[in-house]
Amino acid sequence: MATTASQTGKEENKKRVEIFDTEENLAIDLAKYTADLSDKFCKERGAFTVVVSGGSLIKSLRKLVEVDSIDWSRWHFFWVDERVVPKHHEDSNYKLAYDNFLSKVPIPPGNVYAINDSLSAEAAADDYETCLKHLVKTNVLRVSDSTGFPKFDLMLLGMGPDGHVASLFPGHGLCSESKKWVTSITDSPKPPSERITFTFPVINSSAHVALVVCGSGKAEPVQMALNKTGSVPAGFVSAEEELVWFLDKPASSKL
Ligand SMILES: O=C(O)[C@H](O)[C@@H](O)[C@H](O)[C@H](O)COP(=O)(O)O
Repeated sequence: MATTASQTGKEENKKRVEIFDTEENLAIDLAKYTADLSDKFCKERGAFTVVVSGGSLIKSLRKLVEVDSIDWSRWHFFWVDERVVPKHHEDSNYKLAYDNFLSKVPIPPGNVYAINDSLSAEAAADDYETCLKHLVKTNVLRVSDSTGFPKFDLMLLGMGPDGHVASLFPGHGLCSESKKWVTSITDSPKPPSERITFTFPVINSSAHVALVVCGSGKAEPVQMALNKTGSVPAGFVSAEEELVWFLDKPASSKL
C-alpha cells in the first residue's frame, strides 16, 4: 500500500512522493507505472524511450518483465550513466541491466544503446551524444520545446547514499554542466572512477522521471532533497511532466 505525500508550489505540482511498506510493493507499483507510460507513448508516438541508471534500481525492475501487455518492440533503451569498462565486466551497467532485465524481454537489440566500450571516457561520452543526436534526427527521440535538450519519455533513476544521481556527485563541477548532453568523469568518488553520464539539463528535460530509493542508509539524502534541508544532486532533479519519488518505508523515515 502506498501513501502519497502532497507537495505545493509550481515545480512541486509536478512532483509526487509514493511511500511503500515494502520494496516488493514498490517493485509491483513501479512495473505498473512503467507499463502504463509505455502503453501511452507507444499509442501516441509509436515509440517509448526509457533510460535507466545502474545500482539497485535494476533489481526493482523485476516485476516489469512479467507484464504481458507491453509492446517491447517499440522500446528504445538507454543508460543515464555507464562505467567505462568492457560490456562483460562485473562493473558494467550494461551487464547489470542485460543479466537482470534485457535478457528477459524482447526489446530489439538494435534499440538498445550501449556505450562504445573501446573508447576513452571522453570519446565514449561524445560518441553517445552523437548517437542521441542521430536519434533526434530520425524522430526516435524527441527534443524539449522549452530547453532544446533531448526529451526522454521516462528516466528510471536510483540515488546513492551521498545523494548522487547518474554519475553527478555532490560538489562535483559536472553538476553545473549546462551545454553538453553527455559528459565524462574520470574522478568518480564511487568506483570505478571513469564513467560517462547524462547532464542535468538532459535529465530534467525528461517527460517523466522516477527516482527509486530504498533503505534506511538513504533516509538522510532523501530528507535533504525533499525537505530541502540540504543540497544534494537528487534535489536538483525535475521533469517536464512529472517526477515521482518511489520510496520504501526506511528510505522515507526522516521525512
Ligand atoms: O552506475 C552507477 O553507479 C549508478 O548509475 C548510480 O547513479 C546508482 O544508480 C546509484 O549509485 C544508486 O546505486 P544503489 O541503488 O546501488 O545505491
